[in-house]
Amino acid sequence: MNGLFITSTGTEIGKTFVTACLCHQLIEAGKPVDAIKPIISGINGADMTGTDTAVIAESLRLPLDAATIDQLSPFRYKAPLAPSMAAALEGKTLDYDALITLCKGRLSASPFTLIEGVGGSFVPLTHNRLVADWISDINLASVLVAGSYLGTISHIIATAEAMKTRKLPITAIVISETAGAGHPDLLKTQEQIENWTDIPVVTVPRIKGTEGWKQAPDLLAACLPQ
Ligand SMILES: Nc1ncnc2c1ncn2[C@@H]1O[C@H](COP(=O)(O)OP(=O)(O)OP(=O)(O)O)[C@@H](O)[C@H]1O
Ligand SMILES: C[C@H](N)[C@H](N)CCCCCC(=O)O
Ligand SMILES: [Mg+2]
Repeated sequence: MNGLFITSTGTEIGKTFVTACLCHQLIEAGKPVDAIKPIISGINGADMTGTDTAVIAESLRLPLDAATIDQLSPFRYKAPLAPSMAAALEGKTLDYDALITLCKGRLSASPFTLIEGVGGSFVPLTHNRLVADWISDINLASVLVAGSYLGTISHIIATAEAMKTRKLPITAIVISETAGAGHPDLLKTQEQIENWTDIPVVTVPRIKGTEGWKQAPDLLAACLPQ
């Protein structure tokens, strides 16, 4: 396995957080890692501060300059929508073949590459391609990131079953604690998922601060099975 696809049950769930955790932990362990977030929507103007691209660049210890931005996130759209919709608002269609060529090139150029998706596993990229097609066409195993909010159990099982139907392997499910009080217990949610799937499950508590991804528990053992 020379890489992993970081997908999720929805948007604003923790994919970038987990991608940054994995980059940080691999670098700290002295292992090579590259990472990209090829498609990003909700980008207004040239200032990429605070975006997924910025977080991933920082976790890779790269400067957030024009070259890094183009390398990490070449497909950028203004509207904070599914890529199919955001591109259409700009009179464009995402070039799916170029996306696949880019990902295969990055995977063959590095010993280990993380690719963050966009939204959840079944978000439309074009009128006839979903994130799930993208994962299949680059032949990567996935890490499935989920939240701990009320409702997540059904979202996780539904996504895992739909990915299984498409023969998309998942190495681990990472439940990243959702912000806010009143959510179900993280570890009890983990137990439910372990009961209903045969996929390893790890949890990440909500970590305060702007660089919480540096303090997360070890994810390498679960996400990168030897
Ligand atoms: N365990 C956690 N501890 C602290 N903050 C977290 C944790 N998980 C996620 N976050 C924060 O929650 C917010 C949403 O997470 P993130 O940006 O990783 O979601 P995403 O799935 O990548 O969203 P998108 O679909 O937009 O790419 C971010 O501010 C992120 O730093
Ligand atoms: C703007 C957001 N953070 C993501 N970049 C795009 C999420 C698209 C989700 C579409 C959907 O599932 O309805
Ligand atoms: Mg993200």
